[in-house]
Amino acid sequence: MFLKICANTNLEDAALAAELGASAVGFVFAPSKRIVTVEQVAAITPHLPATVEKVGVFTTTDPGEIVDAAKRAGLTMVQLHSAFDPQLLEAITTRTEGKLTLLQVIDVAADTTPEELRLKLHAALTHPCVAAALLDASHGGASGGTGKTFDWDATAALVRKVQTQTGGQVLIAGGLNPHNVAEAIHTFAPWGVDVASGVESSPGAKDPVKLREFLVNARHAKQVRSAS
Ligand SMILES: O=C(O)c1ccccc1NCC(=O)[C@H](O)[C@H](O)COP(=O)(O)O
Repeated sequence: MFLKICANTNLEDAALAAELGASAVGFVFAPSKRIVTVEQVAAITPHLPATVEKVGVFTTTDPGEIVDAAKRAGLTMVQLHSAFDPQLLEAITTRTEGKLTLLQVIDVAADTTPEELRLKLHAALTHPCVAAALLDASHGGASGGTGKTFDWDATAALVRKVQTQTGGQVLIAGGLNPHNVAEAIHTFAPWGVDVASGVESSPGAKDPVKLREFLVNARHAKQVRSAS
């Protein structure tokens, strides 16, 4: 199970997430209560284990800006919160010679139809530049760090089906916390999960107790699922 702890703003939080077994730590370069600068992240990433992915979250669609920030900040992955755009994906891949792993976000809103979601998910998961698709909740036009879930009941069967059909990797995000992460894993059987606000004490500050509980519960859920 790929466990991503997003929206870190300082070394202490990112290092604790890594120590507690996170697969990836994220940094938000998009407009947010948790926004960080390239310089801040460049001072954090050298102190993190090489085995932990360092993910930059972007809403910009300028490939030059993304690649430059990734190089300077020491990122290993980029999470694109902009709409699926093969040209953008290919431009980043070409400029980094495929060395930067790309996660494509797919927003799920109340008015997203099953067919819309199926098409978007299928397109992302079958694009050669996309390592994984991240399903996140969108509410009132806002997405990312909302702390809200999307409609799991309406989407779970479809998401499981497209994962199986494509063999692609899906991350579930949006409103996860220590209490519902196991249910999310049972519901979607995803490749990974991602959380920001559900393990915070205040925006931009992680709560060590919630963080530990989230990671323990996610790992336990995986064990139960594999054994069944
Ligand atoms: O976290 C933010 O503030 C944010 C703002 C704008 C774009 C993306 C953002 N976060 C990206 C993430 O990967 C979050 O982990 C994901 O959206 C889930 O957030 P949450 O619902 O708070 O767990």
